[in-house]
Amino acid sequence: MLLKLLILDRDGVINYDSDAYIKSVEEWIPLPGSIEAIAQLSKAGWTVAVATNQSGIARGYYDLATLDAMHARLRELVAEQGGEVGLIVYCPHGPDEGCDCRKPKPGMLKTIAQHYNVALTNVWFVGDSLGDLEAAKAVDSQPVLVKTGKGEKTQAKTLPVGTLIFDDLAAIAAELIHN
Ligand SMILES: O=P(O)(O)OC[C@@H](O)[C@H]1O[C@@H](OP(=O)(O)O)[C@@H](O)[C@@H](O)[C@@H]1O
Ligand SMILES: [Mg+2]
Ligand SMILES: [Zn+2]
Repeated sequence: MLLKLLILDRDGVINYDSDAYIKSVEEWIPLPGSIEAIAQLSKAGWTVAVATNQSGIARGYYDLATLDAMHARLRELVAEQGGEVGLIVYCPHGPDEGCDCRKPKPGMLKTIAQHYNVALTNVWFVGDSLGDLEAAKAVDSQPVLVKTGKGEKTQAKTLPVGTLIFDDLAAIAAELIHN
């Protein structure tokens, strides 16, 4: 049976983003409907994974324990709604470190696909930044833009051919669950 895998960017898709980075659990605030959307997708048989750039680690704005606490909070909130969050992969590196995992490179998407032993072709990757969409395109996944976070600014840029656009994660969940 083919795994129903959905991969999400974090900041600006699941939680509010900030140009000052999300530096603490207190600053990590879910966007309206995002927790419910993830729980509903999970309960409908979807595996929801996360691929997130976290250069704030390299920049010294917060540490790995804080990042883990944010992700524990995400898992706790989704579990309260009867769902679960799958693998969360993050890139802790800075833009100049030349790593393979920082989006727009697709390293994190490949890690997730290998973890679940599935192909990435046409798997939806939902993001609010152009780098998210480019990472998806690089591995023949389906780039999906949400208008939350930096999404409306991103929408004004030249997007990869075939990018799908939705208002928010709740709209994506409705689309995937009811079609
Ligand atoms: O959207 P995801 O990938 O989950 O996470 C984005 C964050 O890591 C931060 O990424 C930074 O970009 P730089 O890493 O400084 O280029 C900035 O855009 C911040 O506003 C943002 O909070
Ligand atoms: Mg983002
Ligand atoms: Zn990296």
